[in-house]
Amino acid sequence: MTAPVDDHLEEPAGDTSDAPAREKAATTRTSAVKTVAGRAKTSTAGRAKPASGGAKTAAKAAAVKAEQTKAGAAKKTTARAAAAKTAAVKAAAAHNTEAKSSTKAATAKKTAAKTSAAKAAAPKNAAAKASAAKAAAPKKAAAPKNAAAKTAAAKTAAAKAAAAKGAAAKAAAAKGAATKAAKAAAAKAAKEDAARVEAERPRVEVSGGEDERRLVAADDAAPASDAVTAPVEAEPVAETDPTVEAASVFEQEPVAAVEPEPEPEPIVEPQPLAEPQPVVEPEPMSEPTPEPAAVTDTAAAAVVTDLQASTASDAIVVRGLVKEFGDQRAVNGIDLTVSAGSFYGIVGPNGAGKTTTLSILAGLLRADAGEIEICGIDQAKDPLEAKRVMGVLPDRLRTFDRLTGRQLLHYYGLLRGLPSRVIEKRSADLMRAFDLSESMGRVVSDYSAGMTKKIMLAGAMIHSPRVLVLDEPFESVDPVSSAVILDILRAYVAHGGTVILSSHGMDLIERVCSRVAIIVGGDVLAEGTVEEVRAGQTLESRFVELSGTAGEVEGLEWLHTFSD
Ligand SMILES: Nc1ncnc2c1ncn2[C@@H]1O[C@H](COP(=O)(O)OP(=O)(O)OP(=O)(O)O)[C@@H](O)[C@H]1O
Repeated sequence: MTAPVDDHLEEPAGDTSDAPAREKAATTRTSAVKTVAGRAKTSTAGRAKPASGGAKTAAKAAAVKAEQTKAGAAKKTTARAAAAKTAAVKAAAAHNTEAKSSTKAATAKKTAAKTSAAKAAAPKNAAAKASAAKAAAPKKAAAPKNAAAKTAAAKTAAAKAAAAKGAAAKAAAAKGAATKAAKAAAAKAAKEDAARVEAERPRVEVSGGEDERRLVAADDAAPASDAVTAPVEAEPVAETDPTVEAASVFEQEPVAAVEPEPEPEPIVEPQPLAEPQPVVEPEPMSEPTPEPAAVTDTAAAAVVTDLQASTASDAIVVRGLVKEFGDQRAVNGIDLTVSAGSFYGIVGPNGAGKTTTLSILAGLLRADAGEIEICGIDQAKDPLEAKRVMGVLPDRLRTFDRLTGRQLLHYYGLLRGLPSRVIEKRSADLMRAFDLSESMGRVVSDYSAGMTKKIMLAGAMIHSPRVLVLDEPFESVDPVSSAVILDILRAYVAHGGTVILSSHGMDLIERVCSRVAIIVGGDVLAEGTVEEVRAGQTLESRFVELSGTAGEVEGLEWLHTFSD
């Protein structure tokens, strides 16, 4: 999986984690200011719209009165009268009450010259209140359109004109002061919030290199869009469990990136071969959810795609494969042929060249010589296409282990071009099959070796590849999970999939593989059906016979002396 992972990591943007925090804070402050401004506008519009001529002027007058009411305690009496007449004034009064109740009201008073706008903008925690007021105020202000007009129409035109003129001047002055004060307050609050959000931002860093950190930087950037639309709700994020939060963040971000238009379901199934019929995805979302009790069969059926359509008789063909590491010749001209729809096992002592061979097959290592075909695709000529048809479980379990299991699977699915809905469905199936459902929200670095093996195996399967290249898939895996994995692989092979795996478990190889190769010192010493290779012995006996690497047990007498 190394290569495709690296490919993908070129895409995420650089570290923008600071920017969204500031943007969020600024948006929050701006939202507060807008709330107040909007409220003033609503009050005015509520009166002006239904009126014409005198009534319109009267509406303005009423609006101004409302502003005056909000602006100063000296106008309280007038404000009360206006509030009694118009619902818009009620809204303003309600806002005043809220603003006063704020713990930051004192600061607002100093900087905003007692204007309601400044009161709303200055309080550091006014975002939530402003949001609530924003929701409430329009409702209150919208209703009194007619009431305001009627009230105003009852007055004489001259009185209205005079009142409007005077009030307009006051309102303009008040508005200017309010705007200025509000901006200053908002800027200050934004600065403070940016610092606070940055301090509280959950750290979800990935160890292991710059590329991995870039991945997480992209994840961190995800909340930015949320903050723009829902700045108030974004606040509690920093107080939640970073792991859990990271999961949700991750879930949201790729959906937005990959499926900008959620309606059409662009199932981008890998179509590795031109000639065979395409992989048929059996309506993943409509599949019945398997019961946990019947996990083995149903889960296997759920994650295995019917590959009978494959027409390639040989899924893997290797000719004259050579790989040297300095003076060490790890692979010495190996030939292998693996039929489609078969289980092929590679066994050999430590250092025999199994991992090197499988790594070259998977496209993770470049051979010094030799030819490889995967499902008829020349790996040298079309390496990406060859990789596309494979799922790989590499030997060393290096992965993005700071992601949760759910995130990791989602990431694997995205790398393979799967739509988010399909990924979610398959992830759930795989996690259930591998008994990892309870651990989906935990970071992979906290997994045991066996759990890590299983999550990576799930990742290798998620795109229902034609070929699975598995390096020691059962190592560290408990017997129950091994049995489940075996069932899944058997069903996969029965439906036309091909598995090539290495293992030190001779019993297992003997039970499940149709063909086996014994590799020693980079050479294939025996190859054929299991019956042919074991030649009347157990596979283990034959292995020991061919490998001839019985360790020297003499000379270790000192171990029995217990020197403490
Ligand atoms: N990156 C490397 N650099 C140098 N030598 C290497 C490298 N990778 C493998 N080798 C050598 O190549 C030989 C084959 O190693 P490989 O990992 O393929 O063996 P293996 O059969 O998978 O062993 P094991 O069963 O222990 O996993 C060994 O001698 C090993 O030391």
